[in-house]
Amino acid sequence: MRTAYRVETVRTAERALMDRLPAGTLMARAAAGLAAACADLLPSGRSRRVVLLVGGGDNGGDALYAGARLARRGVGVTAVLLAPDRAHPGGLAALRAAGGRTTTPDAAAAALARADLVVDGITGIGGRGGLRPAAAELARAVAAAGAPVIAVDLPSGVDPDTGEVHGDAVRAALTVTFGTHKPGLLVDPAAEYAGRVRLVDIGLGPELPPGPDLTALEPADVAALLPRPGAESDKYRRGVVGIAAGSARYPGAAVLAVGGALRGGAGAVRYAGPADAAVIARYPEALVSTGLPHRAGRVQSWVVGPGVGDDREARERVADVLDADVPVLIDADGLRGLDPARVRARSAPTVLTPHAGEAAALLGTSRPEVEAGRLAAVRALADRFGAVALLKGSTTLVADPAGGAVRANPTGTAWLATAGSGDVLSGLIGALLAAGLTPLDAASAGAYLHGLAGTHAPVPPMASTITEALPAVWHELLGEPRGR
Ligand SMILES: NC(=O)C1=CN([C@@H]2O[C@H](COP(=O)(O)OP(=O)(O)OC[C@H]3O[C@@H](n4cnc5c(N)ncnc54)[C@H](O)[C@@H]3O)[C@@H](O)[C@H]2O)[C@@H](O)CC1
Ligand SMILES: [K+]
Repeated sequence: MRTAYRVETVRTAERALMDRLPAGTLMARAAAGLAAACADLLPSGRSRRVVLLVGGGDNGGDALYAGARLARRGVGVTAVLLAPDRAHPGGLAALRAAGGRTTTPDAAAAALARADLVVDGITGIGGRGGLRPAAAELARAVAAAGAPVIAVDLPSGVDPDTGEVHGDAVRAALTVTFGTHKPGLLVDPAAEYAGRVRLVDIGLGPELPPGPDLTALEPADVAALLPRPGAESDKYRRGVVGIAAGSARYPGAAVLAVGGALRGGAGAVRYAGPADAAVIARYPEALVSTGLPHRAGRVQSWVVGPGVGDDREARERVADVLDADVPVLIDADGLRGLDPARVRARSAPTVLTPHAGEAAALLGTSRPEVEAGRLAAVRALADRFGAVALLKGSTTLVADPAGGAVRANPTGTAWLATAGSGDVLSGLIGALLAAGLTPLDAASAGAYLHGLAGTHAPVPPMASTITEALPAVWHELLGEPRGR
């Protein structure tokens, strides 16, 4: 599991560690890791030029010490000093002693035009708010120059704690971060600016508290969560999912959600609703009925909402499912006008899976506001509804109403934004809920599988090819040969 901590926690841990170590040790460790990453990215052979962008804090200090290491190996290093009088004195002396040069921002464009690599040390965890004008101008000059950028700790201009980006920020190919991930590195829009992220161990681990602010599942975590049928399993033990999706007008949503549930490993899928004929034609495995969901027979979870429409009949179906004493996932049309008090009053857990537009409607805010502040939005949803909230989008986030770390989904591709893709996800999570995973685990493992299937499906993927890609994803994660 990748873990990320907020700035406040990182600072406390760093202070505790620094108290036990000789002065400068942490920065030396950080600079060594940073210089190694730079060396990996630099072309070999010919004369190589690196430009350091150096702010007035320790982030700039890291860049200067790393630059000194590179200069000692024969790399041409030029440091652009944003605040020459505040540049880290030790780092500056080290760079100069190693033969590195310094210059001012007005000469930055010329230096950047010849750079093979740019090291962004303008701001790290000390950066707050949008970049100030001189720094913002430098960020624009870097973008115009086009050389690859390594960000020190964080891309300058992104908010370390929230992943928000206000105005200009540096866009990096790689971010070398120290001690622990910061939430902003795993949450869009900031995550997109960070590029690949490399974590350098500076010995901070033992000082960090057990509860991170954000986590991201890794393949082994997902494999450990996925239900595997045992010798004693029957369809009820593996989990029966109820699907109340689709309508005469939108039968496809029913078919896609049922497919997601079947490929989510459900023991059986019961479909309740008017799209019964379309469902059975595509999936003879499904048990179909046309009455209200509670008449469909025993299930261990319900999925309600995709393609149900918003007429009286649809509202009846949603209300009927909300009465069920099993975990319920609510998506799409089911989220329309959803009453927080009704969800809070449920006897079993609820999972909500809105995209940014639906989340905005549920929170009474705007879609751009949700997209700019995804972490705050997903926490607010979980809080308001007393439900696990999964906010779909460029970074899918899952928050638990009990608090704790928000999970950021590391898999997926922009191609997943295709009609019906969310219906597949809802069925998939429904199956994991029926198998007995906690709502947080079901939602985050489901998002992981769905994202991976989206990258496995032939380009351009369609919702049904995402479903078809799921078996290969299960095999990959479980590491078991097909058919075992
Ligand atoms: N504290 C430690 O133990 C360690 C810190 N390290 C480095 O130190 C960094 C934190 O250093 P600092 O606390 O000095 O903070 P930073 O260097 O991240 O930021 C402070 C500097 O940025 C400027 N600044 C802040 N907001 C700005 C804005 N919006 N626009 C333009 N400039 C802005 C400030 O005026 C100041 O000069 C970490 O990110 C990491 O790179 C590493 O050396 C590892 C060890
Ligand atoms: K930086």
